[in-house]
Amino acid sequence: MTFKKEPPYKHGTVGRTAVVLVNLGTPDAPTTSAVRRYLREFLSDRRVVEVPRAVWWFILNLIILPFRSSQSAKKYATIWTAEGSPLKVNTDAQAGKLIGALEDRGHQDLTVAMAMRYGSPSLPDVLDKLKADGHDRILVLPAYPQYSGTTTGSIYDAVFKHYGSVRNIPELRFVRNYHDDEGYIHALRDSVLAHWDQHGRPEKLVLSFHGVPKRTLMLGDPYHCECLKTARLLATALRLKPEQYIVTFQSRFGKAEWLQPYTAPTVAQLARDGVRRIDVLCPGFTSDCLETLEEISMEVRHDFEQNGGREFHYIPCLNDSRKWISALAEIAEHHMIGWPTQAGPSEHEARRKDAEVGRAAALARGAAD
Ligand SMILES: C=CC1=C(C)c2cc3[nH]c(cc4nc(cc5[nH]c(cc1n2)c(C)c5CCC(=O)O)C(CCC(=O)O)=C4C)c(C)c3C=C
Ligand SMILES: [Fe+2]
Ligand SMILES: [Fe+2]
Repeated sequence: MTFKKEPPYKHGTVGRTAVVLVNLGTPDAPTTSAVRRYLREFLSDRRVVEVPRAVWWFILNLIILPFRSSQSAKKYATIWTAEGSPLKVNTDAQAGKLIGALEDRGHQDLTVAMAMRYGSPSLPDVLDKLKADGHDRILVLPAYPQYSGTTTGSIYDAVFKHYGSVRNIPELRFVRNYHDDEGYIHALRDSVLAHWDQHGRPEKLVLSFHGVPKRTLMLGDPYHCECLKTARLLATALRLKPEQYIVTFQSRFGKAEWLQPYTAPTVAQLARDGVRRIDVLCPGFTSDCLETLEEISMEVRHDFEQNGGREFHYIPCLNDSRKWISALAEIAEHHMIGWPTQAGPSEHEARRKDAEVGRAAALARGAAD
């Protein structure tokens, strides 16, 4: 095992703190080749697809990549913006505002970076850069409120793997989930209420979460339970009766059973049952992306209208809304307790030197005893 080269350790080096906001990742362009590259990396992750590797290699390379890459590229093209993929644009904006919110809370000596689990900017590149810039405390903050082995677990894997080849590893902390965080729930509530103030209320609010294979629930993944808890807390915050909302799961991939009920057929059935207006919110996605802007706001909207539904409202994700950024700052702050993020570097140095003098004096006293 060889470790990456790093400069010799210098006495008195003052470490810095960084928060890394990590999202799933997205292709670099809405083209078949870029989507293929992205899907290859994403779908080769054994956290995402739990099929024996040799079997999966054939399915991925002979069936999925040749067909899905071009289909997905067409979908990405419908949501692409002048600045790039919405997922990256939104996550970037969140990171940019998070640093401001943390500074406002007194954390002046802090860096906030954004990274992607798949694609760019890659997590290893961002972690390398933070190390090169002198950060020795890293808080990993996944962009997923609900823990799933397929998402949060995979980010943990990538961080552990990265530091497996580093000699001088920073102090690491990880946010695991915030599905029941008060700030997160209130940010969701306020976003729904703002929509209703402007557009009136629906007959039913559909809370659509990204799905996962059902067997992961049976095998101990808490994701399903955390989604249901988020939904329950949000419904309570909105004072909704059980018949006024429904929880569904979207984006099923492959033939196996995923968490049910599935979003698209449920929405079609609601329309056939005579529900005239639904609003759809995707609380598990903190940034708008392909799965919300195309799958929900285009495909599922179409399904609802084709089946007789009259009014379909898509309520956008939290993105970089003020309330959400301030909740995110609070979540980060909570996980950095005890880390020196408030003083300027010169004060750090003074504190560290004081501590060193104190330790030396204590050692000298010990030697004299
Ligand atoms: C293959 C299985 C998949 C699992 C399991 C899965 C879980 C999962 N995904 C998200 C969040 C996002 N997924 C996104 C896109 C996406 N997801 C899958 C497959 C699985 N996801 C694929 C193949 C794709 C790519 C698009 C496509 O070809 O359909 C995205 C959007 C990315 C973007 O670029 O906009 C997000 C976000 C969660 C939260 C989750 C489990 C909890
Ligand atoms: Fe996904
Ligand atoms: Fe999808």
